[in-house]
Amino acid sequence: MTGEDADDLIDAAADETIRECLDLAAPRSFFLYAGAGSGKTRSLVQAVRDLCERQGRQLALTGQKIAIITYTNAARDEIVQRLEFDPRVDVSTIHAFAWSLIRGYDGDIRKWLDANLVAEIAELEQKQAKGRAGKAAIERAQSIESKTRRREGLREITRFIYSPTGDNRTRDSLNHAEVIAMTAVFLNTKPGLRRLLFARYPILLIDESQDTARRLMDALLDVQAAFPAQFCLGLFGDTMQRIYADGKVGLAEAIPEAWARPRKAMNHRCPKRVIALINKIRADDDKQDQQPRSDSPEGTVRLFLAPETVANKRGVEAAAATRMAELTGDEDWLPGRNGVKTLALEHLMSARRFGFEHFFGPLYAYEPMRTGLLDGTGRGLGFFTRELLPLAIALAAGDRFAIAAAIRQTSPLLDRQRLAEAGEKQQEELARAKAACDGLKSLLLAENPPTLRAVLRYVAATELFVIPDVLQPFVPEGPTDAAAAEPEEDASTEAGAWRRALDAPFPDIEKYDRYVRGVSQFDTHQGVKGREFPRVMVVISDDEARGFLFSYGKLMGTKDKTKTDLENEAAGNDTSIDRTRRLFYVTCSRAEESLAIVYYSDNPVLASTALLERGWFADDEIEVIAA
Ligand SMILES: Nc1ncnc2c1ncn2[C@@H]1O[C@H](COP(=O)(O)OP(=O)(O)OP(=O)(O)O)[C@@H](O)[C@H]1O
Repeated sequence: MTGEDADDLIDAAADETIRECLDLAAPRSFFLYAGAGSGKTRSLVQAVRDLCERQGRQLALTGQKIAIITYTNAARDEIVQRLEFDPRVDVSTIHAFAWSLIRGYDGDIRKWLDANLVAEIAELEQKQAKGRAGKAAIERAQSIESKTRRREGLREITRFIYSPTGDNRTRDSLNHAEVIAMTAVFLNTKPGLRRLLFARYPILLIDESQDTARRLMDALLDVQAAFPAQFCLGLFGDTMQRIYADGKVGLAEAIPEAWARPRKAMNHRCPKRVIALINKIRADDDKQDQQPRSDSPEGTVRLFLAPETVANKRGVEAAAATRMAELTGDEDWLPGRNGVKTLALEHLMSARRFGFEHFFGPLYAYEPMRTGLLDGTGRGLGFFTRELLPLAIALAAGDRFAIAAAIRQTSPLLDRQRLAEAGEKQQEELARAKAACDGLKSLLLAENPPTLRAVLRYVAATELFVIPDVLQPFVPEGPTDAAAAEPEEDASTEAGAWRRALDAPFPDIEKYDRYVRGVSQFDTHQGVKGREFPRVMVVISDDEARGFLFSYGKLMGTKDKTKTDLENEAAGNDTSIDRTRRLFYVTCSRAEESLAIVYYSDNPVLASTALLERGWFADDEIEVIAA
């Protein structure tokens, strides 16, 4: 950002307050209250840099560190880089941080797991006694059996393991929820662990604290309350951006009086028109108004309404994007330019729009695979994304250097030992590798793209790459094909999920890979927290939102509140309208230049009237796109 004016420094006081709080000799905890784009992450990095400059020597001498907890691995990497890999700072996600505290407490972990499994089994048995026979009963019985088996095996585990980024499916591993729950309990009950926490980290800063697992947040608040002079907790966040059910409701109200509460009022990211809109969205919540930078552009906002029943939604979104290009004069809005970030409510909707649903859908439906599927680490995925895809891209480009690079690393055909053993036949082996690549190229570039199953079989037959265990069953022709499978089994097992996913055409892989790396033009409403993009298209729809605890109709005023909403509202509980408002605030506030909202409504005319009345959009900012 350029053209800084005196007005743009109105938030300097907040940074000064944080600076005063971060003092190893006299620490004071704080809660930074600031809206979207106000530079919370920037304040955090600056404060830590400044502390390291002032008191870094003391940290180095005592071996103590500053801990920073981020919400995602990507955010962690970003902060680590911005702090130039400073060894006096430990940056980690909440899961990695929690595990670093409790790993090695194997006796306590075993005891906790045992008690937890007993409670879970008792609850399931109670449900089983009351429930009717059927699919749910069968699943419950399986669950009781597997939990009982796990409990019986606990004694034999000497060392529990856990990976914050993995699937944790071995017998001795803990799952994500267990690690968080255990850390909270241990912090509450083990004075030694509390002391270890602040002896190691006298200062703990949490980014996106509104979404930090509530039990752990409560435990950390307790430690701070008990040791205010030894342990400084610094919370960065925005309660209006709490979008995960796990975050602590009422975090702002739970902050003790003695804490500092610096505030930031400027939005450095969005143009004026977007800031005016997000201020309006926020007005029904905590009424925190933001102001734009003096050099911020006016920006453009449009709401495109289309009937929910429209058949060609991609067509509607393309028309909206074309119209945005016309309105803003920014050709990067044009479809096909990849310049727009389109935000759907949920991953499957993104997969459908971006065109990799065939591959993604079945694997996503298999619950235990979800985390691995979304971060690209799940079993069997690397075979397609890290081995085959780079080779396919190199083959399509005819780039001999890249082809060699893609197979040199892992292909058994170019294995050093194998080549050495081939002796005089080395040339033959190399010719085999070349023939395998040529064959793959013809297969991939055929008029009809091959299925993943066909590619898998080709790779197995030519030994181009090693087939991972999870995909081995699908190599032989015949009985493992989708048509031969029991539909019942398909939905609920890893093999069933893969069996269907392998029917997908190969081009799905590139789209899936771009999606999980966050470089495609699609993402979910939740997936973009903390990020920013020049052109944003938010796609909302009541139909698609059903079952996700959101309701755009109620937020926009086209649907009545239900009895439960009214009861929740009266009791001061979170309602579906509150949740939707926060999600809408997060998505709209990602826009750096222009923002299009495409709203599929049951009643576009009513939606238009209701929104005009609310004053969120001007008359000429609402356009109806016919089917
Ligand atoms: N003081 C500043 N001067 C200039 N640019 C700034 C300043 N503070 C933040 N920015 C820029 O504004 C944008 C938003 O900053 P940042 O992502 O840190 O905000 P945030 O409060 O974490 O946002 P959010 O809560 O919406 O994720 C970034 O592009 C950042 O570089």
